[in-house]
Amino acid sequence: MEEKLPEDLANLSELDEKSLLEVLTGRFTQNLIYTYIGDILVAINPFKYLSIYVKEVSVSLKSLPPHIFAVADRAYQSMLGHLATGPKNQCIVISGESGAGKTESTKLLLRHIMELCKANSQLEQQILQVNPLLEAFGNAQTVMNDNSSRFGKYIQLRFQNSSVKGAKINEYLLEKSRVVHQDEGEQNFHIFYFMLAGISTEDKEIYGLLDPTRYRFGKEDMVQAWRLKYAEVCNAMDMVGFEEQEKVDMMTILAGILSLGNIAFEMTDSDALKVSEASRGWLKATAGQFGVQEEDLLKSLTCTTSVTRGEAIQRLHNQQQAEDARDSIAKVAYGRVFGWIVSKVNELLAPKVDCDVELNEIGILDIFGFENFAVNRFEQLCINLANEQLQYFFNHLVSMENSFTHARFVPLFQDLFLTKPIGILSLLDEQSAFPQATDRDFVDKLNSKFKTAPNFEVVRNHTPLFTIVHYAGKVQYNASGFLEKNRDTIPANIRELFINSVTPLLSVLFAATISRTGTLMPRKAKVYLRFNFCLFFDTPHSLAVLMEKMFAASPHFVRCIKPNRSKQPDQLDSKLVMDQLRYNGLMETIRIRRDGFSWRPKFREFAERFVVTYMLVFNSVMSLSCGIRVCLILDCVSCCVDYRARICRRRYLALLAEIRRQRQAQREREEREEEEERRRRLELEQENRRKDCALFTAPPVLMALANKIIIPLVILLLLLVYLFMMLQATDEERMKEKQLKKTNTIRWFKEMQVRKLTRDGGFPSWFHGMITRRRAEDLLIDKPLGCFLVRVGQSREGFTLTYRGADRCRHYMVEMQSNGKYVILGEDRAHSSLTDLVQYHTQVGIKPFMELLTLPCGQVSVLHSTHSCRLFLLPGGNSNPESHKPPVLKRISDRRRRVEATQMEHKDDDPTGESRPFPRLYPSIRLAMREIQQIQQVQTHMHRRYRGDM
Ligand SMILES: Nc1ncnc2c1ncn2[C@@H]1O[C@H](COP(=O)(O)OP(=O)(O)OP(=O)(O)O)[C@@H](O)[C@H]1O
Repeated sequence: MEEKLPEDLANLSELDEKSLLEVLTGRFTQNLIYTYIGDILVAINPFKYLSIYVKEVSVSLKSLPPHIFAVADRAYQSMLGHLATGPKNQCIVISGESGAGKTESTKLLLRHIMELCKANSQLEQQILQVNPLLEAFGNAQTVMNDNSSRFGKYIQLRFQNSSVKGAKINEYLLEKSRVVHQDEGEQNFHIFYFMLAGISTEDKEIYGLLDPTRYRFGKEDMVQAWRLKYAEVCNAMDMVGFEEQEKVDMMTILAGILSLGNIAFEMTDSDALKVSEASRGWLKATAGQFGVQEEDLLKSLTCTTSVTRGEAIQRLHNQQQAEDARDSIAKVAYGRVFGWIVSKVNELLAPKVDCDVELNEIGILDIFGFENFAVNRFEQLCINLANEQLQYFFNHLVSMENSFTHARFVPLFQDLFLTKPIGILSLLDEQSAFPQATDRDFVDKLNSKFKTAPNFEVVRNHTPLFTIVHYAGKVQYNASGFLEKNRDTIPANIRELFINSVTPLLSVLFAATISRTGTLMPRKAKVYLRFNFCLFFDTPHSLAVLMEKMFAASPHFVRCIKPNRSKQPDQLDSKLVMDQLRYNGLMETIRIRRDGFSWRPKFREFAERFVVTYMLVFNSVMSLSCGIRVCLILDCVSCCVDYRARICRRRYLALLAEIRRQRQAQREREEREEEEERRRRLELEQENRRKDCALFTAPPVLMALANKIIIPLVILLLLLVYLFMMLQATDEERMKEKQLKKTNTIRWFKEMQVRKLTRDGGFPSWFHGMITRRRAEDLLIDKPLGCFLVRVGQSREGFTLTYRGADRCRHYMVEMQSNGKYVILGEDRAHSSLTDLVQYHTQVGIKPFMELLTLPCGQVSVLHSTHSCRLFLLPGGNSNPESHKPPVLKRISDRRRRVEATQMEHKDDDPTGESRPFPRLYPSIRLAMREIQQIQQVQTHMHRRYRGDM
């Protein structure tokens, strides 16, 4: 039999590293990957599938043993005020090194919270779809993790009472440099691979994309899995609400980034710079994909234009500068696409409630883990600083519980990084402001300022190196490129070029400014766009603001631990685990949790919540056992005597929650009694009034007649008349309202749906127009299982899919999203048309019963379509609703208009009549692709001849 190991490390009788490791290892071998330290959850990555996340677990285990769902449950219940405290914002902080399982934990938390607040709305599905979308654009394969998040995120879920009303994502520090450079064993962002693998041959031609192996920015081979991932990303964009045209524009920009990476430069004999012969086609392709003129693009790559005293001065680039310009365009374009996706998601998922409605919040912070590679660059410094700040937050909260430990946690980042004007970040900004300053100068400055600082070590080397002793260990940084990365500026000529692109999204992205958190702000930019280090950490919108938010909320911590470096299941490297426990401050935490208390309310909060409650429910407390009463009284007394000492342990919290529950029950009992009393008094009064009437002195026979027959009769008559009139009025109103809704739905259907649904002037056999629910059920009653029909809703703009189930008919609501996609409510898949939706569910069952559509219930009329269907057809059978126009641009240049006119011509050629959005590419793109392929064919031919194959 398996040994029963403690679930909470704070309960260990022997506390040393050995026993701690023994418990964790023992639990890990029993597949118990979660363990508590008080209310902190330690999660060891199993690197294998475990059946502990199935729906039954999340539903059945209310008070879960250590589990990620238990954290979600606690945060949710606390947010609602169902636990010890009143309703309050919550935040869940997930930390750990790269590959420890933070992103997976975030997904599980989100999933479970959505499960808890199930309101059967599409919003939950949309929120869940945000993750695959962000992962595709913000994650990449690294040596540490095949799906490593290359950005940090803080997801805010907003609730009104128990149901979710919206969500907001804050993204931090996307590692843009990955677009142009990947170290050995690493890859570019997933989306490039997904796109190249998943895009159809026809679309490849449209976007000007070639075989994946042709690109410098994405050098890996494609696999089948990426094709599926691409479909998943497209579906996520549809589900969240992206417009088709926006998707197309975005893909065009990604194609442009890929082509841009292939432009190479060379020096001519006369020492001038030119684009290499082999990559001239790529220059043309890039210009076509970005929707800019080839000459303008070339100019912006090969020289910088600056204006001095009204005079434009051109400075020619050398080869290195031209390559830097190329890479910086790619990085900025990608960074902005990512920022745009996030702001678009935020716009689509913003709560649609009155602004005076107060919303509660659960925030989930998933931020990159501490990193220490062979070469650590600017990005690692940013990441490690963020971790340093998080650790400070954690230490601060933990040390609050034990004043003795407070002094042990030195806020390194505050002293070394943030001090003004001599913190590392200030010095970096100061040096970045000097155009002539070099990375070496920056490191020299650091060496002279911090040579005696305890957390800084000088490195004597010809490369600009320096070492910082972080809470998690020593990290040596290579400062090459620090200044350039910190400047992160776009020269004015490049910005101008892209603002005038024919791709509206590109001009929006380059016209926008970047907020200090890195968020895209769609407004006029200054000449130079800056997003630098100090801005990030210094301003009211920075990570520091995030910290403020977190300090104001009730925190929950999940500490993820990586069991081994080889990402293997069932292997636990004790040293690696111990190191993580140590630098996470977990050893210290266990000690504190054992000795102290885990909940630290403010005195006022405590007094309001419990002391007062205690006084009020003194009577009910008397029914509790003597021991408990003593504990409570001691608590209250100590609370008044020493506020610091009154902080409640969990068992007290449970007890106090029990008292609150009893108090609530008592209040309800009292209210019931009051209500009873009021009713009794009312009855008594009525009785008395009746008696008074009886005392009225009229002739007894007349009185009896009036009392018993005439008056009741008249009252009855009046009542009947009144009722009749009322019924008629409400009936009329209801009829009018119903009719109005019906008319609106018919108009909606005629204007927006007919064209999409009809083929050759007729409707599909399963479509029955606007019939009632009853009629739909009658039609299906004698049909076999799986038979189905689709009807138009009578009171809402949407469809209903009626399905012949095993026991009865089921009605699934089909919603049309604002981007024109069709979704069955609660499903996680969006479809371009109703026909696609039906087709899809002939293969994939509809949740929750996984019902497959097998047989369409045909229309009964001889004319193939029922009366209700014909009602919708436009005269002549030819529906000609106004075609869907591409988004109107604010600043459409003449050039862009010409391009759009050509595209409109294309649309008219489309035999299906569907207005499919087109990328706004120059026709030259085809020429460019041909040119590239020809050059490559020549090269291959020569290569073969050289090898003697021919
Ligand atoms: N609970 C889990 N069950 C099964 N496998 C898991 C679990 N958590 C993590 N993994 C595995 O570990 C891998 C790495 O996890 P994850 O991407 O969540 O790490 P991370 O801490 O977010 O890393 P990074 O900081 O690099 O983004 C996952 O791709 C998955 O294969």
